[in-house]
Amino acid sequence: MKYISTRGNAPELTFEDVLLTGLATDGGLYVPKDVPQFSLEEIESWRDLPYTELAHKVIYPFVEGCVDSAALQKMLNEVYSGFGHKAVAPLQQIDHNEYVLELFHGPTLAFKDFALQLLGRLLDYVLERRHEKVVIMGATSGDTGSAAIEGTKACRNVDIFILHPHGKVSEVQRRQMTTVKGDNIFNIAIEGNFDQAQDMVKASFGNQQFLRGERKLVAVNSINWARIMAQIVYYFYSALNLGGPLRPMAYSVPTGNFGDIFAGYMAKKMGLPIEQLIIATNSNDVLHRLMSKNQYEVHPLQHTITPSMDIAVSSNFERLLFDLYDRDGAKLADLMARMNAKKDVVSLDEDKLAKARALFDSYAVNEDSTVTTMQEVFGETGYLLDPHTAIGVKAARECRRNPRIPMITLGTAHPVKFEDAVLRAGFDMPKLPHHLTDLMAREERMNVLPADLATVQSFIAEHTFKD
Ligand SMILES: Cc1ncc(COP(=O)(O)O)c(C=O)c1O
Ligand SMILES: N[C@@H](CCOP(=O)(O)O)C(=O)O
Repeated sequence: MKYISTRGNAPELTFEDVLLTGLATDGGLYVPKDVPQFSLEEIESWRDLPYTELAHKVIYPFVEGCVDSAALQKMLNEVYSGFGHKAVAPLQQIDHNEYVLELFHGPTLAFKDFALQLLGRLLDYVLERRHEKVVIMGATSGDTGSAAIEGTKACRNVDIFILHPHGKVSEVQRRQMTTVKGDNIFNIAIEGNFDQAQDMVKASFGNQQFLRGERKLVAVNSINWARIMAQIVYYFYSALNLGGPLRPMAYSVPTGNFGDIFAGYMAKKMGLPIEQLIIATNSNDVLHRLMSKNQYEVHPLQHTITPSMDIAVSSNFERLLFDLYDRDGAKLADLMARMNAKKDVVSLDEDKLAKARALFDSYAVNEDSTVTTMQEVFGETGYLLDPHTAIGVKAARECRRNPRIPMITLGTAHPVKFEDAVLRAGFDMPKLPHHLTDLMAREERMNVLPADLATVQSFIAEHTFKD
């Protein structure tokens, strides 16, 4: 499998090099040159596979040639046997033909564990073989950070630096990052917002001089293809559990960086019948405004009760645009330059917008409506949604086209991580799971830094080259 950049002007890479990269040298994102295709018969033959074996079927074509088949299966077995539910990604029914796919049974209680637990093992596998050490730099609005730290804390050849917006993640989220012990783990609380953190990460991939040519910079955000690859699996798993691929499914996906829903789009491209994909956003609704009005305009970031989705610029949307623009890298580079300039309102060509609308619906949910949905679903079923998932459920109910098709909302996190929303909706806080019961008493470690690239880069260099 070869990978190409969305901006058409960077070398083709193997999976191994893509894993060890963030952005392509032309500023684009890597995508597979050819998308693996599965027939309905082949997908149907996977119906009774446990999650780990299904994951191997879906993931192996992306890593073939770089990761040995048996080694991949071993990693997958290790990763998903550590999850707190034997089904790994169980479905919870909340109405007739309406489900929540629970993606929060991993160690950090959010969907990020599905990919980041695997990414840590893949890094170990590749770095041991290459005798290399790397520096991970990631930005988080709350969930990626702890999942990345948990996934890589045991990696011998990795120093990890996670930037989160100071005071703008929940207490549980912060503590899940700052209480993990390890000389190779660094939490940076930046005095700014998620987008500033993400911009600093992207700028650092563009110019890595601060690492003196001695270390590679590796991404743990969904700009790293390995993240998307592992997230595709649960679309297949949930569909197979509800009678797919013999009947189509619909998905509603709480969306920020467009990684999780892009994984759904990939599953569809790979052959899984998906009738509807709904982009569900909070009030940081740049994608909904683009889809509904054809106006791409980045508004100032709003701080909401769904902090993980407080993202103004949605990184992975570029991967979709690449396909919409017929994989024409030069055209995309021009479009991205206009979008990233954030000066004028940018519109897509009408035919491209039509393609996007044929693939996706979209809906934006404000805080009051998020809270009301949590209350409604609890009233109907006794099931407490996390607020991000509630956004997905609300969007699913508003946008659903065909009630005969199962509607699956991705349950992206556990409500215990989001006290503000749970209390505002009038519920008692659920208990932290066993492995986190003493979280609030654990000692925290983090450094508060200004949102200034040079300061952050010198902090990273200083702690990377400490001996
Ligand atoms: C709980 C939760 N829900 C939804 C999202 C949005 O996912 P994505 O950024 O892949 O669109 C995130 C963060 O990414 C998250 O942490
Ligand atoms: N919501 C994320 C933000 C980063 O998104 P990613 O999927 O690109 O890592 C978070 O919780 O950190």
